[in-house]
Amino acid sequence: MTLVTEVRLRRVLDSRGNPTVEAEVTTESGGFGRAAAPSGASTGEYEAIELPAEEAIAAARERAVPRIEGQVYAGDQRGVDAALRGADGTPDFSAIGANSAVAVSMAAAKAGADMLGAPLYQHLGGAFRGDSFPTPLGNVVGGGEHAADATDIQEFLAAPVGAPSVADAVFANAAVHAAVADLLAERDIPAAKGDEGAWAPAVADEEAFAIVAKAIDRVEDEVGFDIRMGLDVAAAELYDGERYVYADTERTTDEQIDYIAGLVEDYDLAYVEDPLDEDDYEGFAALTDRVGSRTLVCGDDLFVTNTTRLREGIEVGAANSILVKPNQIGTLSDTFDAIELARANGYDPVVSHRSGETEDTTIAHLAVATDAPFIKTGAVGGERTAKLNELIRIEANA
Ligand SMILES: O=C(O)[C@@H](CO)OP(=O)(O)O
Ligand SMILES: [Mg+2]
Repeated sequence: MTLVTEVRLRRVLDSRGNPTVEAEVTTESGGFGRAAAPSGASTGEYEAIELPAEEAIAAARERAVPRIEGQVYAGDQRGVDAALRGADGTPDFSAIGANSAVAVSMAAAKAGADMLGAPLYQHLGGAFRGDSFPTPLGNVVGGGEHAADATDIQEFLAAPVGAPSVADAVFANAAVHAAVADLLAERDIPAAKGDEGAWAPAVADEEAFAIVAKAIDRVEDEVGFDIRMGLDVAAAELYDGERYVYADTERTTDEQIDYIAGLVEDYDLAYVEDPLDEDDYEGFAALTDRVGSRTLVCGDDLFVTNTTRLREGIEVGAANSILVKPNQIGTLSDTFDAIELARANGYDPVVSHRSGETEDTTIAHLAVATDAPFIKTGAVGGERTAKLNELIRIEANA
C-alpha cells in the first residue's frame, strides 16, 4: 500500500549555495521518494511564497506532516496536495512555504512511482507516455538578475527545434554553449558564467545577439538540423513602472513591443518569454497579436503557473505559451491543472527549472508525463545536466 508512514524534511544546498528544502516520503510497504525545492532569483510578484528554508521546514513539520503521515496515500497525488493546501490554509503557501510544499508534493509522487515500480513520468502521465519528448531550450548567454554586469536580457536560449531526438537536442545546446565560448575568445571578451551556467559577458544585448546567432549557425552546419534562438527578456525586472530601462536606452511600452517584434523578425526567434511587465496583459496581447503566429510568446512572471492568472490571459489573448514551474504554485496537482488549462486553450506549456536548482530531476519527468513540447533547463552545469541526462535516459528506456 502507498499509505504515507513518514515525511522527513531537511535543509540541503542549492546550486547558488543557499539552503533549500529537501523532503523524503516513505510508504507503508517501503516505497520511497526524495525531492528538493528549487529557488528563483527573478521571481514573479504573484508566485507562491518561498520561506527561509529553516522556517519552512519547522512550519511544515508542525502543520503539514501530521496531516500526511498515516493519513494520505502517496499514490493519491490529489490527496497529498489537498492535505498540503489544507495544512497551509493560505492561497499562496505563506504558512508552510511553497518550498516545503513542493518538496513534499514531488517526494510523494516519487514514492507513489516507487511503489508501482514505474518511472515517475509513467506514474504521473500514464502507461502510454515516454515516446515523445520536449525540445530543450538551453540558456547559452545571460545576464539580468542571474549575473552582474552582463546583458540586460536575462536569457539567450538555443532552441534545437529540428533535432531528431532529445539526446541530439541536448548535445546541440551544449555545442552552442561551447561555440559561444569560442566566439567570445576570438573577440577577446572575458566571460564568467551566470547562475544557470550561461556565459555572462559584459556586452550590450546587440553584441550578444550577434554572437549567439553566429554560434547557432556554426552548430547548425555541424549537426545538420534546425536550431533557432529564443529569449527570456524577464521584462518585469527592467520595468520601472513607466519605462523599460536598458543600459543604453529606455523604452515605453509601445517601443518595447516594437523592439521585441523587430527582434522576432531579425533573429527569427522561436520563443520569447516575458517580453513585457508581469502586470501588462494588454501589452502581451498586442505583441501576441503581431508575432504570435510565428513565435511562442510565453508568460512566466505573468502567469506564475497559476490557473487564475492564466485564465485572465486566455480571455484577452495575452500569449500562446506558459512557463511551468511547480514551485511557483506549490504542488504538482496545481501544476498539472495549469498545464491542462493551457493545453485546452492552445497554449504550449514549457516546463522549467529555476535559477537556483538541485540535482532533482522531477521536471524532466513532468515534461514527459504531460507531453510538453518544450523544457527549459539550462545547457550545462551539474544541476542542469541532471535533468537533461534524465531525459536522455528516459528516451533510451534506461
Ligand atoms: O525567469 C526564469 O525563467 C527563471 C529560470 O530561468 O529564472 P528564476 O528562477 O530566477 O526566476
Ligand atoms: Mg522567466
